[in-house]
Amino acid sequence: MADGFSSEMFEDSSIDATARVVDTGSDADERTVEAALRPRRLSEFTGQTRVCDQLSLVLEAAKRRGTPPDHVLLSGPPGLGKTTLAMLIGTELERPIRITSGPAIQHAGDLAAVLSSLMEGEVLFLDEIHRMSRSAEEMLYLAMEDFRVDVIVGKGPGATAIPLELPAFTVVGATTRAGLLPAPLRDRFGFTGHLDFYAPDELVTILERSARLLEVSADTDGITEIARRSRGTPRVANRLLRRVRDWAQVHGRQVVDEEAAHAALALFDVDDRGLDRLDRAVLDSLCRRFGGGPVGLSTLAVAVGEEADTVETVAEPFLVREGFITRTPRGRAATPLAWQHLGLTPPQGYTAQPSLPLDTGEGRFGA
Ligand SMILES: Nc1ncnc2c1ncn2[C@@H]1O[C@H](COP(=O)(O)OP(=O)(O)OP(=O)(O)O)[C@@H](O)[C@H]1O
Repeated sequence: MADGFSSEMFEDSSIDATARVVDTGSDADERTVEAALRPRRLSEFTGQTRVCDQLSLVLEAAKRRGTPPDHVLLSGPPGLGKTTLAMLIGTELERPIRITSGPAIQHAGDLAAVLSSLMEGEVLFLDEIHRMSRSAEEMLYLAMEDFRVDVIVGKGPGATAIPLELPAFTVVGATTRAGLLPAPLRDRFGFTGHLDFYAPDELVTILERSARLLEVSADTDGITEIARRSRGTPRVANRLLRRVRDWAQVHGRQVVDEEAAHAALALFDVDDRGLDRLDRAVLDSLCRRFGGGPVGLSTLAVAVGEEADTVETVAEPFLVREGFITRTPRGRAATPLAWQHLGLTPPQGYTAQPSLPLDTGEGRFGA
């Protein structure tokens, strides 16, 4: 098998037909499969051409100077390759990478422990960086700027700050919510790359590679159908490929073809436009319960029984991008396409509302 992977590495967890086929995949088996499917070099990374070209330049220039590159912030919806790119930064720089996440760093002391053990030139990957505590954020942006932290010893009036020099390092932050980062932290990133949804032909390339690694035989029509219905997201594409493979296996088919894709995706509630159960629940609530909106995010989230954050970061970006909903100053609103997709007729005189931009944090270059 390619890259020396064993077949056990690719075995999925059992399938729960009610589970969201596109959710962010938190169980251990899913993570193992995801890790195995990650590209190993920047040149193997499909799509996001502009971000990859810019990043390559930043990394190459730093290598030639013999200094760590500027700090990098990667933003975008879940499953588009932020973690993968972060790993590739370490590989391309040939430097070790330390991995932690915002939720794991709740106190400045947690961060001080990580920072003080970094080696010269090491890459520190901070996933979900927007979820760090305020005190840790403040420590981080000072460390990013001056490669120094002030360790506070003692409490109250007797407390003293002991400065601790750090070796030069590079922070790679990943976030689905760039807009939540405080400006002083955001500005410490010398390079910001926003990842966008993938085109179907890019997903075809990704799926062909995944099928090879998983030793799944799949024909062009089968792969194309999965790519078309993967919400522009490699994680979803890889996951749907595994579900279609399961269907083909159980039904005694040798090949993942278009028929297998249709049958499996119908079973897992992925519709013709790639919308899944949550996507359709959002549209359904907006149209049937709220007359097309606008309705506030938290009200909408309660109506579909999900966390507001999940609706905002997982469902909404794709629905906005595909023209099903708009974000207005008064909340989320359905477009005529949403009504049409659900087979409903909008109320008389119903018009689409112009959308506010999504929270991409795009186009920012730190000072
Ligand atoms: N451009 C790509 N080419 C090939 N595979 C990709 C690409 N982007 C993502 N993938 C695959 O999709 C899966 C999810 O990617 P990754 O974990 O990097 O996403 P993410 O943006 O970090 O998601 P999250 O925000 O949930 O952490 C991985 O298995 C990865 O290998």
